[in-house]
Order: sequence, then structure tokens, then C-alpha cells
Amino acid sequence: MSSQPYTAGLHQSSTQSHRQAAPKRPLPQTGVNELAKRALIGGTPNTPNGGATPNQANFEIDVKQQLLNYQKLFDQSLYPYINDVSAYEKLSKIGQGTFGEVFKARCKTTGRMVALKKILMENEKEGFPITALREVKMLEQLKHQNITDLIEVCSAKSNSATTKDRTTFYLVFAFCEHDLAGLLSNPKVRMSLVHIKTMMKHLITGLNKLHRSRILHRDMKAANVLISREGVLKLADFGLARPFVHRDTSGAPRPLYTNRVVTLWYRPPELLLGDRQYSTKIDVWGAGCIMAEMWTRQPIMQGDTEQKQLQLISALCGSINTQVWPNCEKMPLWNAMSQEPNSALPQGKARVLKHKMRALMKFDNVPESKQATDEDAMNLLEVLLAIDPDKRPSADEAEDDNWFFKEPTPRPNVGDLMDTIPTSQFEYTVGKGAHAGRGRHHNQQRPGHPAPRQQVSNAIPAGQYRDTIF
Ligand SMILES: Nc1ncnc2c1ncn2[C@@H]1O[C@H](COP(=O)(O)OP(=O)(O)OP(=O)(O)O)[C@@H](O)[C@H]1O
Repeated sequence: MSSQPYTAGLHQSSTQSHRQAAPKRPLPQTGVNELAKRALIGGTPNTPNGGATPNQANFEIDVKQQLLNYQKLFDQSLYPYINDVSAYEKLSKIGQGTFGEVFKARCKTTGRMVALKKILMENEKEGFPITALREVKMLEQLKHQNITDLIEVCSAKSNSATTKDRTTFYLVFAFCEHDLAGLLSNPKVRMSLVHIKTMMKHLITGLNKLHRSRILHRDMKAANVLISREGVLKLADFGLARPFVHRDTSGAPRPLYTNRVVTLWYRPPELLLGDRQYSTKIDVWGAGCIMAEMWTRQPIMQGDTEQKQLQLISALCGSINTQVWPNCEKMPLWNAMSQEPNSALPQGKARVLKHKMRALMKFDNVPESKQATDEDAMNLLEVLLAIDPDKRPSADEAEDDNWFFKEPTPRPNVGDLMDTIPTSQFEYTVGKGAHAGRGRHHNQQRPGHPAPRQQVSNAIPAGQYRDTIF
């Protein structure tokens, strides 16, 4: 593989005009009016002490009192500008995320199907959780057809004895019938090359929008990719997302980010080596893992510890060393990882990604004997999964890759594929863990949330991983 930054797959006459411009949409009818948003998102509590600088000695008591007042205010409020969740009829529970329940529901007035994501009020005294605020604020900026559509935030008063008069909040999303991990694990779902290319185009376009908006997703995986009934792919789950500072904005020191992000199987080498100044390229690695999974139909590298994950990466993508990644030795965990008795960084491993994928990434719609490998697809995958983050294309570059301009070209949607799947994936997988468990290795920590138990051990529950490269 070339040691140059990514350019190879760039479409020769690559210009903006080649791209399908994202359709200009009128501002959505969110139902959350500006005042309510300010009350919920930008507002400060109107406490008796509001604005006063607390005396140093009483600072803590003051803060506690203010938080209690804030909570009281929250609990007493009726949120006149925020719809009550009773505007929706709950139909079924479709997800038990690590961070709250998700329900399928129908809008009582419009009949529109939605997903209601209950916001876990982990520390109720602090009111609306900061992580949820962050998610709402980012999703407001990210109106795009390939990103999950936040319709509004709803509230509900609790009636249970223990939580009486507590307000619960829900994020209301446009409902998507399927998630990619579910589709890939269903052998009845037959995807052609054009389906895969169309979905990858949507995924990269959504990621490009995200990165142009200066947001890192930080949890790219097939389970967080939703597909609507109309066959349009949407990036979802912004619970771990965060805004980022561009590297070259000023001479200011680059901020340090949380390292423990991205589900282990989709985690790139720089994160596994402890990098805290990572870039958008962490999401690009995830896009590469998802692209390969379109053909392998299961996550391509299923390690159960960081060390094992690094070993699996080396076995598939070749040894990690300064020849392929000049700065790798400067990574915080380089020494620790290479000094492991059974080294997490084995040397002398050849890159076999193309070799492994060659037999799978074939053109279709021709007799089997005449099927050739789609070299352009392989070339794109090869760079998305470059060991050196600087050699991975940006989402913008990847969107202009040759592959997307060669026959069969991507279509506006994969509606025809959706027509072959009669019921919503969620309806037969919820509760069984197929949709909820696959690839969902949450050993990352959400900012502001205490680490759930499995995050500490790094263990994937028995039976959920195979120690394999696809
Ligand atoms: N728009 C949607 N349409 C249909 N289902 C959805 C939608 N959004 C979320 N879900 C379902 O709810 C699940 C959890 O949602 P989400 O991933 O946003 O929350 P989370 O708490 O971060 O969950 P997880 O721990 O599974 O990542 C999803 O995996 C999916 O099954």
C-alpha cells in the first residue's frame, strides 16, 4: 500500500457537481418552538440566587440548593411549548439501549410512526441530562436525509408512587423499519452489488455531513445504521457524538478527548493505542468495517479485549509498525502493547484484506463463471481500513471515490430491497437480543455516565463474539 495520503481512488474529474446535491428541505415542523428549546436547552434556572456569585465558603451548598431549585422548577413545569408524550400512542418496545428504552409509537393526529427514546434521568437532581442536551443540540444541526431525523422532544409526568411528579423526557425520531446489523444477519435478505453501493454512498454522505458540521460520531457500527421503509439509510445513535476542533484552526493546543469510545469491533488502531487527539478518521475506519461487513454479513474483527482486537487488525490489515504508520510509536500505549508477552502488536504479518475479500466482492447479474471482482470496491475498502489514520480518505474524499461513479451506479434508495422484507426487523428481533445484542459491545464510556459493569471488564457476554476474522 502506498505511503502517500489518500488520493488514489479519487474520481478523476471529481467536483462538487458530480454529487447529488442534498435535496433542500423546508425547515421541519418540529413542534418544539424556540422558546421551549431555550427553556429546555439554553435556559438558565430562574432560582432565587440566579446570577449571584456564591460566597466561596458556601459555594457547594449554594450549588446544591440551586440544583434542587432547578429540579423543582423542572418538576413543576408544564412545558407548554413541548408536546406531551400522550400525543403519541406507544405500540411496542423496540430497543433497550444501554442508556434508555426505545418505543415504537404512532402520532395520534398525523398517524406518523416514530421511535420514542426515553431519556434516562440518571441523576435526576441535575435535571435534563447534559449528554441528552448534547445529543439534541447536535441533531438539530444535522438535518440531512442520511442522518436520523429528530422530530421533537416530548415530556411526560410520571404517575408511579416512587417517581411521582417527576418529568420524563423523550426524544422523538422518525421511525426506521430496519437496522443494518439486523438486515445483514438475516440470510433471507439478499443484497446485490447496487444495494451495497447505494447504502455505502448514503453512509459516506451522512458521515460527510456530520464531519462538515464538525461532529465526530464515535460509535460507527452496523447496529447504529438505520434504514427507512423507503430504503434510505440514516446514521443514528448520537449518544457518544461530540463536536470537534479542527486541527489547523490556530496555534492553540489540541484538546484531549475521551479515549474509550467506539464499540471494540469497530475501533481503529489509534484508539486502541490510547490516542486522545484523534480525528474524523476514527469514523472512517468504522465505515470501512461496515463496508466489509456488507459482504461478510458479520463484523469482520470480533476481538474480546483491546489486545485481541489489535491482533485481529494485524492479522487482517498487516503488522502495525513505522513502515505503514510513521507515528505509531508515539501513541501512548505503544510500549505497553508491544511489550505484552503475547504481543498485541505482532510483527511480520502480511496485509491479507484484499486477498480475503476478493472472492466475496464480485460483480453480480452475470453468470457465476464470468463474475469478476469489483476492484474499485476493493480499492475503496483498502483505504478506508488503512492502518495510518492520515492515509484514510476523509468522508468528503470517499464520497468522490471512483467506485461510486462506475456501473452499477448508486440509486436514490434501496426501496426494492425493502420491498422484499415483509415486516419491520424490530418486530421480530426485539427482546431476543438479535437486534439489541449484536456488535453492541459497550465498553466505551459515555461522557457524564458512570461506566456500566461490562465496560470495566471489557468482556463481551458469552456467546456474543467469535474470536475470528470473519
Ligand atoms: N429512528 C428509529 N427508528 C427505529 N428504531 C430506532 C430508532 N432510533 C433508535 N431505534 C432503536 O432503539 C435502539 C436504541 O437506540 P439508540 O441506539 O439511539 O440508543 P442507545 O441507548 O444509545 O442504545 P444502544 O445502547 O443500543 O446503542 C436502536 O438500536 C434501535 O433498535
